[in-house]
Amino acid sequence: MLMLPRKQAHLKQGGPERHQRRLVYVVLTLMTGYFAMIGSLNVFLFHAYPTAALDYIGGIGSGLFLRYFYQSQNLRIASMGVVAILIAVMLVFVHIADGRAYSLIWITLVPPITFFLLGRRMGACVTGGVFLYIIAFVYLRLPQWQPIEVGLGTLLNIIEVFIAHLLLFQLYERSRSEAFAELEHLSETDKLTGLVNRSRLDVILSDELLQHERSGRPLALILSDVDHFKRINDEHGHLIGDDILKGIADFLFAQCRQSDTCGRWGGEEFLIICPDTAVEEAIMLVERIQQACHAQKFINDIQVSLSFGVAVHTAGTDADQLLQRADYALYEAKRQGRDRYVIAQDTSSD
Ligand SMILES: Nc1nc2c(ncn2[C@@H]2O[C@H](COP(=O)(O)OP(=O)(O)OP(=O)(O)O)[C@@H](O)[C@H]2O)c(=O)[nH]1
Repeated sequence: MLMLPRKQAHLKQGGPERHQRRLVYVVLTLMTGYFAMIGSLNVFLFHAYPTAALDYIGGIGSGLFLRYFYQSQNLRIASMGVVAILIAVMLVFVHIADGRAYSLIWITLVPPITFFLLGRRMGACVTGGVFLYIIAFVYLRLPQWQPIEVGLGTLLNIIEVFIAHLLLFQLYERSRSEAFAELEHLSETDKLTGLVNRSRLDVILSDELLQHERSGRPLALILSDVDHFKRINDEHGHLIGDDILKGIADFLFAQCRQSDTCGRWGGEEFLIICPDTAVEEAIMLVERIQQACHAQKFINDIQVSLSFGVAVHTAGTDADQLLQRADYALYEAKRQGRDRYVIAQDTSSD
């Protein structure tokens, strides 16, 4: 059977900034390690000392920025630092190598990194500037360039740039899917209580009904409303009212089974969807909640009582009809004096 979440797992929040922070850490760490490694290769393998010096400068610059970012947490400055170091090192490399083909391909890393870190507008300006410079450089130098031999160095550079693009793409994809999951989580979660919200409850209920229509197993809905909540707000203030609602949400959530879904239906109303639950089991659950609620004290030792409307799914009943029956039963529980439950009559055969 499909297990659906009763309460949304809390995702780390912080929006795109969290991803950018991670990207700055990753890029700076990679750049520090990468420049150190390539610098050493250039010294010991290729004996290309000016290029090695440039790599070491890039490595030290990246390391210093990494330390600065770790201590200050200033994302904007660190992002600009990453982009500045990257562009400076690449342009100097292009000049040292005098534009040989493999040095130019490093420039392709400028757009993804600047767009990630500086945003669309700034990314476009910086990328545009760098590309204009490179176009002018190539235009002016092209007549003097001789054909080059494709050697080990060229191949290594092409592979390195390719790997860097793959890593960047992966990072971007992960950030994007995490941001999407965060948005999805926010759109399904009630901000005050952390329970699933009404629109998510609607989806879960429809899914569960589909499953139960097929399997023929029972399904119960328990709609609960806090009694005289207005009075609590009036006597203790809206903020305490909010805290009590959070307490009630946690309390109800703790009372439910793993397979149940407990969500905030709206205001001071909560909905519990209980799969594989016949009316007797739903009654047992409601009585247990009621008993526990009588013994429960919320913030400032405030006690509350709850009224319940219980409806059990019968063949041919859709989500709206089931909810309507639970709502009507809840209304009856209120009408009969509150702090009680009423079982909805099965009207499907009427
Ligand atoms: N603090 C707080 N109050 C809320 C929230 N949502 C709804 N309420 C309050 O809940 C109260 C509901 O009042 P009523 O619908 O009159 O119901 P009641 O006072 O609980 O009375 P009965 O339901 O008839 O027992 C209103 O005062 C709303 O302002 C919320 O998110 N926070």
